Amino acid sequence: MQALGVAAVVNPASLTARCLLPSRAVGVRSCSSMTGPKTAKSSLLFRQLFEKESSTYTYLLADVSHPDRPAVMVDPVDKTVERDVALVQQLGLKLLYVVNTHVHADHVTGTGLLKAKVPGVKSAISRASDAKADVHLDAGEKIHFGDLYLEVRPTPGHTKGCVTYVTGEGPEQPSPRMAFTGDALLIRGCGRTDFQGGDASQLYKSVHSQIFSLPKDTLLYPAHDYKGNTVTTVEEELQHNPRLTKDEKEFKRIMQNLGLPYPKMIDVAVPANMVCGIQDPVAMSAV
Ligand SMILES: N[C@@H](CCC(=O)N[C@@H](CSS)C(=O)NCC(=O)O)C(=O)O
Ligand SMILES: [Fe+2]
Repeated sequence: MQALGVAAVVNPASLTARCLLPSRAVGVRSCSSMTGPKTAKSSLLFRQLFEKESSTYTYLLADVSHPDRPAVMVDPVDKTVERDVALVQQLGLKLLYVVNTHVHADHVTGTGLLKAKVPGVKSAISRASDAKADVHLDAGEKIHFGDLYLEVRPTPGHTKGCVTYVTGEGPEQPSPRMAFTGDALLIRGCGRTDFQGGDASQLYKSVHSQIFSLPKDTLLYPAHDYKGNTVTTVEEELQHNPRLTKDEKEFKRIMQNLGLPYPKMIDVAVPANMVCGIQDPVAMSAV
């Protein structure tokens, strides 16, 4: 298991980042208005951002107790890169990694553009995706930013390379935990399984073993929502997910009968995302 980057920590509770209890006596620090009161070594800055054409969520996490304010971005979209770069700059963050949950089929990732605009940023995606990136992630690996980290959990089934990123476990990590599920689990739904190596049985097993096994209060953040929802929990989905509360046989029947049209951009998005998005913005602008 390889640890990536600078050590880091987060405080979920999303927009209301709150204090972590001190597990190591490192001194009490004063609170910042952005993160709230803080008595622990690390605290998480967290932002959920939305791209409306593809209904995609992008997430920004940073350890704002660390002097470098190291940050990770999850699932950026090409169309909103300017907004995301401005936010990183305004918040004084050092973006270390841009990570994708999978090779998206409905939009072009902003990863390549972010690499061009923010010096030193590394792209990361699962090894199982077969996509090109600076860092290829395997099960159990940790993406460190300051004293915080995201753990990689394989959740194939929507695509063969899908992963869920989960905030760290331990007294200095955010509580409750937060999981960025990509399209494996959507709020009261799940990713389709009819292309990109999709497999309903595999998705069912992935969600039950890797996501529903997390503590019940774990906050679940999907890559998309089409109905205006923003966040759910393991407990909520165990009770109310209309697909994944069924047994596997019924789940497979539901998935075979979704009848969804293919994403409009699939033929453009998949090849672009296999190389982590637009790699040469200068050449692209000349076309
Ligand atoms: N209409 C959209 C695509 C909608 C879609 O297919 N969403 C995917 C996630 S993006 S690969 C999905 O898995 N949906 C599951 C569901 O139940 O909605 C477009 O044309 O881009
Ligand atoms: Fe997808």
